[in-house]
Amino acid sequence: MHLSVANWPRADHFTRPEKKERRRTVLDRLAWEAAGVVARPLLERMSRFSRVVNAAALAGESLTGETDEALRHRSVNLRRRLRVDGFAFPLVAESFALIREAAGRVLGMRHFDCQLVGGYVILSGLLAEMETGEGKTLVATLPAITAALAGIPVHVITVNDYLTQRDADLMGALYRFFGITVGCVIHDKTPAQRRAAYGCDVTYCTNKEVVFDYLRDRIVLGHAPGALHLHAEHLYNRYGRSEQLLLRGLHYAIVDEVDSVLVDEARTPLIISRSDAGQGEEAEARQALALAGELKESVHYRIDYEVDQGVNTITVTEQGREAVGLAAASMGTAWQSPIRREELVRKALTALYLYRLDEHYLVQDDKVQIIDEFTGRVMPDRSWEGGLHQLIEVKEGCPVTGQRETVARISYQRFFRRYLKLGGMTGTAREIRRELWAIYGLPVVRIPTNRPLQRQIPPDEIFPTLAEKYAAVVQRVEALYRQEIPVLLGTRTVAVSEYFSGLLARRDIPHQVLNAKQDAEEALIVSRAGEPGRITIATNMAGRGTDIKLAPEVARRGGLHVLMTERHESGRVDRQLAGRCGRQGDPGRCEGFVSLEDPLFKDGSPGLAGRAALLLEKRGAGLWKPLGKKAITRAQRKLEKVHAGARKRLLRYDENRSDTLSFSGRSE
Ligand SMILES: Nc1ncnc2c1ncn2[C@@H]1O[C@H](COP(=O)(O)OP(=O)(O)OP(=O)(O)O)[C@@H](O)[C@H]1O
Repeated sequence: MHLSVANWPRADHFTRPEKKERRRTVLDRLAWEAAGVVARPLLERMSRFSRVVNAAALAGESLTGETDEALRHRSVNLRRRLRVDGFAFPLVAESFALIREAAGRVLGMRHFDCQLVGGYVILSGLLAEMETGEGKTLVATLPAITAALAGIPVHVITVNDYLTQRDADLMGALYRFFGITVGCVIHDKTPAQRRAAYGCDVTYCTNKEVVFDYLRDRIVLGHAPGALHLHAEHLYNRYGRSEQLLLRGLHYAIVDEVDSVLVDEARTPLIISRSDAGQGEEAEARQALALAGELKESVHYRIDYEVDQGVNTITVTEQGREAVGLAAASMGTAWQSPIRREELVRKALTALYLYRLDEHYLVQDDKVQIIDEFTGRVMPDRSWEGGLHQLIEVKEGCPVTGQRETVARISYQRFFRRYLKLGGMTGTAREIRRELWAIYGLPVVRIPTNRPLQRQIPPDEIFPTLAEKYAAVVQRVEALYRQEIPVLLGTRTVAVSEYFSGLLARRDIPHQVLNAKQDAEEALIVSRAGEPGRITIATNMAGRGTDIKLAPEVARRGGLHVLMTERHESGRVDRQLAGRCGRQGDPGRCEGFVSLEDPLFKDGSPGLAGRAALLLEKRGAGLWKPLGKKAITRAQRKLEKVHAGARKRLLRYDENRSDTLSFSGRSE
């Protein structure tokens, strides 16, 4: 059945509408991808959407002289017509004109023409690629308000709590102008607050929270999620399961930073687990770590870069197996099975050498807290599976928590495909267009900028060693500080951000640090980062979405300078960081610093790093300039391919697993 606004399902806790999943065969997938070759360019044509500009301008002509009350009255009338006629073009143009007029009055910002086009793309169920800083927060209000007026519940989804709360606060007044209720779901909300927020017309939430809430609902529902069953329960028992459910179905999602949510983060499934107490694993973990600490790399174990999976893995060698076997003879029963003891030692080696403090996790209040590699933020209450978390707790001398057993899991791919309507936006989608089409059926429309871009990006500076690179970065910060130009110094890990902080402190350069350990003052730090001479060191936390407002005199000095101290695994992430400067046509500059000892070259292209080092040695750094960009692009492409493969495998696994579970009578 084609889903139009007129036959849109009711939003309630009994039926919780969502798109039914259809299992795709290999042939289906191939046919879909082939269709995309022809269909995508047609669907992505700008002219289909740019007509909204003139239509909205025409519809808006008479609005400027009207009172607020008259505008509201118009919206009530529009509400009725949208519910009958759906998103017919004249109604959409009228709605956008109204929203633009109200935004000018309430927020002091009228949507630019290009923002109207972006809004129409998203409302049409496509992705809008708009340059960083083009005002996507404001763009989202166009489809969100139009859909909410039509009676469709909307989830505006973004990547972290800070942006979610910020966007809900900034845009709240505009929604309220039209009598639209707005909720916000972030980590510290209680179940009752979440249920209330999802009950609003528009809900701002993070990708993780909404997926976990969905899984929590699945757990509450257990084996009998039917609407009739829930209605009966509700009639006989006022506190039945429907009263505990959080979501009212998956209706319309507007996903911000869509490449991060739908693609990058889709490499890891979301899992809810419960403590599986009473397994004397602590003693086992201690023994495994002690034993692993005695083993020697290259003799007893190897660390290999697993090209297929894009991760480092540990392999215990024959000699390693013998050594472990000998030591195990005098240990408990768990150590007597050769397979089990090898697995224990392999995990212990992984905990010791592949998971690093202040890069993958930090220790806070005697607890191991995982750092989200995409957002640079701590993920409270999350843990690694299969005993790894307990091993790291022992390694760091923290109290050991119980192992956990999976209760519910889902991948982002399968979750987002369940929305009845999906749209989104980002500054960086072009490289992953094919994947977005293949997995989600979403075409990407590139929207031109409002004003010409003034961001300067000179070629990277290249250094043979990390030490030389760090010295050059500090020198550059000092020079910019003397000229009173604000600097955003981007680092990949907490450890490196702290290292730079130490180097700057030694030179008496005042600075502020924004990382997973120091996130309490995030809004304050960001609000000051555009002041003259302000130096801000930040991890990925400030890599996406962060909007640094420039002091007036800063624009005259060339705007904010971003210093990228390391290239990321994906060129998109680099572009996002560069996009913190030169926003809305402002001046700005992003300078990259690369060393041949950077992890990108180790993981992405070790051979390349070796060859480049040789060239540098022989001919000097001059030769790097023409070759360097190519080398980085190649290494990043290689890693992107590896990650795309990992996502594909996860999706297949998830789909197959779901088939098996449905057979055994469970839905997830
Ligand atoms: N129509 C407008 N009029 C005036 N200012 C605007 C308008 N739209 C956006 N802005 C301003 O532009 C800046 C950037 O907006 P925003 O942070 O929403 O951009 P973005 O596209 O989401 O950026 P990113 O890609 O980094 O997430 C903000 O300071 C915002 O106030």
